[in-house]
Amino acid sequence: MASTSRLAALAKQIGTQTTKLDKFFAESKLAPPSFEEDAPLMYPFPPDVAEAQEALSAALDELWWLNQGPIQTIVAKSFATSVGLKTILRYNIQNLVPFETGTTYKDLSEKTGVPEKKLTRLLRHGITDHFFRETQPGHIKHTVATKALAVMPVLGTWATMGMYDVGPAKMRMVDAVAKWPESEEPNHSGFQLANDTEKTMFDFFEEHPERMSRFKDAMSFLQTFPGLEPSYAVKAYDWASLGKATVVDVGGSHGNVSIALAKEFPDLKFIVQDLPKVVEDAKTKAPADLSDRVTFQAHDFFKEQPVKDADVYYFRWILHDWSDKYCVKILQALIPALKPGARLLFSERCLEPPCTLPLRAERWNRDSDITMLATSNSQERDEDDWKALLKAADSNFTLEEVRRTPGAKLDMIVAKWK
Ligand SMILES: C[S@@+](CC[C@H](N)C(=O)[O-])C[C@H]1O[C@@H](n2cnc3c(N)ncnc32)[C@H](O)[C@@H]1O
Repeated sequence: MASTSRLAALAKQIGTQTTKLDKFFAESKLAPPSFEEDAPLMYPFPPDVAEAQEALSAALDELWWLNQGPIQTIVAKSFATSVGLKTILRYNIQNLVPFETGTTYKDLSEKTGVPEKKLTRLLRHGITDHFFRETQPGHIKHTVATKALAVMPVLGTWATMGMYDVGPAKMRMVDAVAKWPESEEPNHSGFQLANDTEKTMFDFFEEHPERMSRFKDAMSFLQTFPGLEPSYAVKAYDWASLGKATVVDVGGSHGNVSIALAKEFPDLKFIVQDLPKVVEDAKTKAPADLSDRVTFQAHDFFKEQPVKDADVYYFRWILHDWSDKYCVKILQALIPALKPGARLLFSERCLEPPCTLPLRAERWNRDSDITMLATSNSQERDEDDWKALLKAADSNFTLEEVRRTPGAKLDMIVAKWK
């Protein structure tokens, strides 16, 4: 038997990593994390401190589990709901509680119309997660978390999408797998069961503009997550090596990534394609000074590619929205346009092989994959999946390399048309 238990080893690891973080707080003169209302919302960690923070989180995860043991962990996970957060967002309570002074349950009950006793019970559940704090019986004040919801409305949008769109779809996902085990159709997922619809999530959102708008805002917020900013696409590939070249950004939405790339690489021209409605809006928002090198075109990527002989066809975050059956159609629609040596670049996850990542990092991968399965019956892919997909579309597609950029949450999968 080991002389030191795993608990003790983890506690030591926690001590070591905490010391590194503390040193950063002291040297940068930033207040260390706390629940106080005026605590910093984020820290500009340099890469080595970000690594220490991640190692600390991994050790805490494992210690939390081991310390509780299997039975309490299963019980805790099965009860893991965000009742408090849902209550706050449903009634906009983050904006009803004044900063610093706080307010009473009674006042909030009058403002929301929720009976005081029930509201108190709902909010007290949230307080166990540090969503508000009760400073004296009946009186609550902000914590840094509820203040974050008030000052960053998009954070609430993100959380609301999670609770009303993604969460319920995940809850019904296993039922969807049982109902449609072999299906590759995008309308055979947990989302349809949770919303009692036969429409795909996007078609359903078209009929519910408030949910579409919430989804779009949440997706824009996602683009600001560390490692997902368009600047990572700039670092993810040797774009300068293309020389004077044309890049077709298929499903490029408002062209944020093409615009970032065009600013960095003056020899590159971009044609951003998306559905007509998106393109119409994108054209009105595009920067005028790049209008000769970033243009927009309405195109359905299931139809034949209209831009012939481009050097690169770039897809960012497109193929993970679709099952293999539909990805094959998207890739085959390119073939009539491809010149020999044309490159296909995919900014997507290339999942690491199983048993190679720490479980915490693996969880991010698995969460992304399961979200895709739950909402669109689609998936994230590993290298073998990417190879198989390209081969299924045409044996002239070959996977050249997978580039991983430190800190990036998307990889660059590089393929070539022979
Ligand atoms: C997840 S978003 C990715 C957007 C962009 N590439 C990015 O990384 O920010 C998927 C995009 O595909 C577009 N899209 C969906 N179906 C499409 C189709 N059939 N043809 C062209 N674009 C489509 C959507 O409008 C949306 O802009």
